[in-house]
Amino acid sequence: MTITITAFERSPDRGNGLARDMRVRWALEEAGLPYEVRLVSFKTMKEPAHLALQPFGQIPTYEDGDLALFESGAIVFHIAERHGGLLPDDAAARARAVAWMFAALNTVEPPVFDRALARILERDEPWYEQRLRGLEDSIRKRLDGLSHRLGDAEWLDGEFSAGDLLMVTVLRRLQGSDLLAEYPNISAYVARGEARPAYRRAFAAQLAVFNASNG
Ligand SMILES: N[C@@H](CCC(=O)N[C@@H](CSCc1ccc([N+](=O)[O-])cc1)C(=O)NCC(=O)O)C(=O)O
Repeated sequence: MTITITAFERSPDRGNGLARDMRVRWALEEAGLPYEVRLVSFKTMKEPAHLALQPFGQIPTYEDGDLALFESGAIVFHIAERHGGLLPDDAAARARAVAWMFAALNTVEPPVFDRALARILERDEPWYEQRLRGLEDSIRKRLDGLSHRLGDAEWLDGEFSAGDLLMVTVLRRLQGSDLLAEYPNISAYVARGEARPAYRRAFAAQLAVFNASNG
């Protein structure tokens, strides 16, 4: 059966690979799995057929035969459980890699995403500067812990895993801010993720969609 995912028809991230289909594309490429992409408009995402796949009217979704999944972290985990290259075989190492998946989405991403949203939606509020400082302090607390744990290691816990994949996609949202530059080892870690051939294939594929929509 063909795997089909959904992605933005016209990505607001302008081909920068920040929309969450990118992490699913990357996981599929790491696993060497071919996939189709159904491009959806914002309007289509709120219609019954898409809501049946994604109750919050968002992308990405994942379909493979009778299975329909939503939630990018769960989709990455589903791919990683069934195919090599994303989770270790050793049970303890696998459990730690899954912990890093949760850490990426539950501990690091919330303040990072809140900052991104604030910069888009709250810039004109009188309290914006103070809120931004607070969000960036929260992010620094997370990056302090991550930087200390990562040290000079190549990946978070031995071999590259789905935990690194999710963490790198979360940290990329800080690119362009000074925050990542304050942590040279984290900046180098993100660059290592972006240098992976699977990442580059996934990035090129989502960029091609943006370029075609902007043609
Ligand atoms: N928790 C869900 C969240 C999915 C989600 O946030 N989807 C967003 C796109 S990725 C989030 C995103 C959006 C835009 C940018 N950007 O840079 O422009 C980056 C990331 C979406 O469909 N939004 C449309 C809607 O909610 O109506 C998951 O991980 O799958």
